[in-house]
Amino acid sequence: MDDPVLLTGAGGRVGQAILDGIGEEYDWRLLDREPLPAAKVPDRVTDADQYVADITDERAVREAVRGVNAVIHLAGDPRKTAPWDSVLRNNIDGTQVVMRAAAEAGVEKFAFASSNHAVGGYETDDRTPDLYRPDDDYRLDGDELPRPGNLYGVSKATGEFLGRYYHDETGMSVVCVRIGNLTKDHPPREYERGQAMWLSHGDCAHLFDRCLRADYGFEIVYGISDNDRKYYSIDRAREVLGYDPQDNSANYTFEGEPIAEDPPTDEP
Ligand SMILES: NC(=O)C1=CN([C@@H]2O[C@H](COP(=O)(O)OP(=O)(O)OC[C@H]3O[C@@H](n4cnc5c(N)ncnc54)[C@H](O)[C@@H]3O)[C@@H](O)[C@H]2O)C=CC1
Ligand SMILES: O=C1O[C@H](COP(=O)(O)O)[C@@H](O)[C@H](O)[C@H]1O
Repeated sequence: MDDPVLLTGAGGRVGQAILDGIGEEYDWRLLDREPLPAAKVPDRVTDADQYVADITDERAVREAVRGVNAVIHLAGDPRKTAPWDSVLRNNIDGTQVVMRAAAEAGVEKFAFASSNHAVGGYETDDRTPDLYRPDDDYRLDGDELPRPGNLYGVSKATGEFLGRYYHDETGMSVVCVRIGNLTKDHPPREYERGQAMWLSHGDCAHLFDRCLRADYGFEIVYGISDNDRKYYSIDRAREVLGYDPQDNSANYTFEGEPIAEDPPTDEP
């Protein structure tokens, strides 16, 4: 891709997983309200391509999206316990500012970091903990209505609705990725829910790469690795985006240690 890609929330966990994986493949503009230390910035990104700004600052955001072909929007409050004033400002108002600026600037593709918590309410007492286990066949596929389990989830569902609105109003391609649980090197330790929705760093970078390269209109997909334990379908991400995850929490013990492959033997 020749035109720049704007990455908001670049200094955070998801932003760094993306830059670790595909940091050399795009001309990035990085936006975060915190200045990024050099170690978090890919070599080719100049100071001029780094924006220290709050996403609720309309002028700064308009400047950052000018001339950009695609946006990956991650900036926000990621806490499931975040209070209303924070999600209202950072996740709802901030997302509206970034999406509107992108649509008005003629951005072609917009990937929005939604969350498993937009549908946390489906994890009812009668479904859990079976839901988190490999032999349970209950699946959410992205066609279901949001069912948030907390105010953070409400803010993510609202971001999805904003995406729907701006796609319908302006034709901007919008994909909402309901990210599961991103951890580096191994799945969340001793946590069934987390292992069912694990997203490895490599699969995260690949998934957002596909969001930048694929053709779509408006989509909601689940962002998890190809875990044996899962209650989110990744079929839509495979079909529409060409997502081809390589990791699976079943290749690790419950404690998060890799399960050694059987050594090759000489026996026939
Ligand atoms: N880490 C995970 O497993 C998951 C993350 N997500 C979503 O992905 C996104 C990124 O999450 P993480 O990287 O884990 O969070 P993080 O807290 O590590 O990173 C967020 C980044 O955004 C910046 N930021 C926050 N509010 C901002 C604002 N108003 N203006 C400008 N910059 C702002 C922060 O300085 C930080 O660098 C969030 O929207 C989160 O809700 C969704 C599901 C799971
Ligand atoms: O949206 C998010 O979800 C993940 C997983 O949720 P959890 O309740 O199982 O921890 C969370 O780790 C992340 O911080 C959050 O942004």
